[in-house]
Amino acid sequence: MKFETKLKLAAGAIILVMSTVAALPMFVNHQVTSVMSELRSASHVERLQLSLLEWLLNAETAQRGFVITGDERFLDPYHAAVNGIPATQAALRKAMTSGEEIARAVALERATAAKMQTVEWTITLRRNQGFDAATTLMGTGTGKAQMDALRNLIGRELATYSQRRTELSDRLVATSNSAANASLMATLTNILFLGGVLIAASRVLRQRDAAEHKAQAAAGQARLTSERFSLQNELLFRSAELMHSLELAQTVDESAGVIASYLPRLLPNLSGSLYLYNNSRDVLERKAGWGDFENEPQTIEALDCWALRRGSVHQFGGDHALACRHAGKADVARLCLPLVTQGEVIGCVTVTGPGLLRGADEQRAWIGQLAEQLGLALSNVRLRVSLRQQSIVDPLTQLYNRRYMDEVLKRELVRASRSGTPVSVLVLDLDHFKRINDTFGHEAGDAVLRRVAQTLRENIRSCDVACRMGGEEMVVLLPECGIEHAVKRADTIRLAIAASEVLHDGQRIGATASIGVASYPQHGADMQELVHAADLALYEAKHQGRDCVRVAKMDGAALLVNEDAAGI
Ligand SMILES: Nc1nc2c(ncn2[C@@H]2O[C@H](COP(=O)(O)OP(=O)(O)OP(=O)(O)O)[C@@H](O)[C@H]2O)c(=O)[nH]1
Repeated sequence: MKFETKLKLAAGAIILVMSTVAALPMFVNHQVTSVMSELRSASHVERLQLSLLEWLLNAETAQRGFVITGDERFLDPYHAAVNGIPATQAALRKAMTSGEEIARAVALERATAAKMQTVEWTITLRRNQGFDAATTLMGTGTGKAQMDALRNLIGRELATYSQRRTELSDRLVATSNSAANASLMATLTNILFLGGVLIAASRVLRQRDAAEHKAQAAAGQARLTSERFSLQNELLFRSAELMHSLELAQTVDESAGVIASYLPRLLPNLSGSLYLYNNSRDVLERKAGWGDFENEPQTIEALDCWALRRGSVHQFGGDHALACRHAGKADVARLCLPLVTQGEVIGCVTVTGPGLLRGADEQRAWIGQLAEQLGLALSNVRLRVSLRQQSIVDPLTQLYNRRYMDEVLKRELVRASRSGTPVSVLVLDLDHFKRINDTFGHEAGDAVLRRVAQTLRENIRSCDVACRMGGEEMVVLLPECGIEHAVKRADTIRLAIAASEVLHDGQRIGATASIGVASYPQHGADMQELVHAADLALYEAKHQGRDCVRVAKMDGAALLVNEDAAGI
């Protein structure tokens, strides 16, 4: 049933009950009115009877005065009584209701008529026959007896009506009290009823208010939940995006940059830093930071961080009072999360901000998950970097291998053709290396190869790439380097190799190298042509006595340059 229909039914019931209760005093009041009417009627009869008695007494007094004096003026009250008695009797008859009352009234009328007859006779005798005749009649006592009888009759009537009036008065008092009580009861009942109705109505309204409040609270909760869900979705989407970007990262540094660009959105209103282990230095270096991270140290030692010591999340702030030694601002709430993968700690994320204290269990859990994912992703990056490193680095000399050289040379030639800058290639081969192996053993030969590789690394720029092509042949790529500088570089390398020695089994082993040089664009338009030109130059160097540098010729033949390299 609808709420409005219920309200209408309740209002109808209320009106019915209140009308009924209000009618009760009206009914009792009606009884009071009827008793009062009866009382008025009894008083009226009493007054009429007293009036009748008065008329009779006046008539007798007038008769006595006239008899004594013979003066007609004494008869005025008699005449008034003769006129007044019929009207009084008529009123009395009218006031009688029961048959018994009417019978008594008739008896009274007869007695009155007899008395008035006697009075009339006495007056007539006095008038016609004089005082004595009248007094003789009076002396018979008839008139007195009649008057006494009338007095008794009227007296009884008066007593009857007086008693009746008393009874009616008592009834009136009782009925009035009942009426007052009924009114009071009705009023109280209605007040109570109305009070009850008001309480019920206010309860209904309160319930309705409470229901509305509940509905509003539920709507608010639903809105908050939906906002939270959309925020969570957004965060999940962003973190998935971050993980995907990390899959594409080629180096750990690149992945750190990716993380730094995503974390401000994934951890809004918080600051933080990403630290990764630098195995060679045995410290953690800050690779990325976001928010207010300027006061955070550039490096931290594992022993300074409780999270790294324990291998689990460490919290500072609020109830957690143990601060890490590396903590910048000691008063800021902080989370340190180790980046662990396969039991190995590879780094650490520190997150700071007052938001971490305010009932942020959910947020802390989210940061924990994120750190776990970051640890995994970074570990994958490291693995990829390591695999790639293995696939492009020669394990003996730690120089890049032929595959990598092909890759880089192709790339550099494309860049050079776009920018119009030169690229040079040095092809280097150790002289009589077989002899070293044969004389000192294969291990000694390996040591010489490692030493030469080290010499190469020490004598090239950071943008140059030294590779081992196989055996004792090596190539150095010199991007943005023309032929003149390439020759000079080649000669520097040649001299450095000739000057270095390897100490093996107490023996000093030296080596020399022959180097062929070719440059893009003059000695070749692509990789094959360029390397081939440098190979030819190397062949020329070997052919012309070794431990020298030769430059490729335009026509493909080699040119001696180690003695007059500056003249090229
Ligand atoms: N120890 C060692 N020797 C190697 C390695 N790779 C190739 N060799 C040796 O290097 C020698 C190359 O000899 P050759 O090609 O005859 O050339 P060479 O003796 O250097 O003479 P020229 O090049 O003409 O000066 C061979 O004996 C190979 O066995 C290596 O990884 N380690």
